[in-house]
Amino acid sequence: MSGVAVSKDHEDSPRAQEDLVVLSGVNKHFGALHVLQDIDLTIGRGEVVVVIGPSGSGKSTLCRTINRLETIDAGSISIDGKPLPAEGRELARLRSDVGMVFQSFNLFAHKTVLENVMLGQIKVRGTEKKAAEAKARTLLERVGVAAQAEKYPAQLSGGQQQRVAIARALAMGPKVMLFDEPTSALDPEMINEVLEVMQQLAREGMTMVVVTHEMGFARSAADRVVFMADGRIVEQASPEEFFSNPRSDRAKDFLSKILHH
Ligand SMILES: Nc1ncnc2c1ncn2[C@@H]1O[C@H](COP(=O)(O)OP(=O)(O)OP(=O)(O)O)[C@@H](O)[C@H]1O
Repeated sequence: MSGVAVSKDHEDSPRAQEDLVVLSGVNKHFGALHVLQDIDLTIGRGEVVVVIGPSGSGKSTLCRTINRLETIDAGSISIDGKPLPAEGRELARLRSDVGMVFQSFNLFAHKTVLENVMLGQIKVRGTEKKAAEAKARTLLERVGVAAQAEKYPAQLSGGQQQRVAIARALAMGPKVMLFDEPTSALDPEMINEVLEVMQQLAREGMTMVVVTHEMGFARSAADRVVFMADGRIVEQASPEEFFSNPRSDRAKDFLSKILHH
């Protein structure tokens, strides 16, 4: 495959031992727009993959295909060895293996923070209320918003709401967490508090796919950077290698633009 550089470092990484998420020959169109083109991507258990690239390159769509919020036209996706079906009950079950955190927090406005984090567990996993509450409180503690448990989302800052959204996604016990520009709707002073929670998850060995414009996070937390342009994975490498020695003209151009901003 021309134009694709796979880092050796990554293959040697002790964190990426076993394939957890495998996309093979994934293609997706929106009408005439070929938004994902022949995507082959394997994410190891415990690996943190940061996806970057110009606006409109297909990063969000890639993220959304991994839990089939978007259908695909061709190719296959499997999680932990199980192929992701296009629809049906099995899909709903497998989806709970994938925690998703979006740009906007999407919390239920009329439920408390605690209820927001409990809900999915009770509905999807059938967890008992008491156990769900205990787990939710532990998770809220972990993301640093335990003191806000009885409040409503609107009473929290954006950074706190996003941390609740992370706790809610974690409550399902996902095997992989997807983050789609989780800090881009936040005021600058709140970005770090969310990135820190993500850093902590990364250190704890959570498998993560993160679409972000936060290059500091990519440098410090990623095991691998995947660079996309025009619906393709143009190159992928360790952050050290990618940021110091991007191979493609597209990546060089992208980096010179964002780093001079
Ligand atoms: N539901 C949709 N229907 C039609 N076109 C879409 C839809 N969702 C995304 N697109 C288009 O697909 C392309 C890829 O979008 P996507 O959001 O995946 O890119 P992105 O790399 O995440 O961009 P950004 O960094 O701006 O969020 C864009 O041209 C976008 O306009």
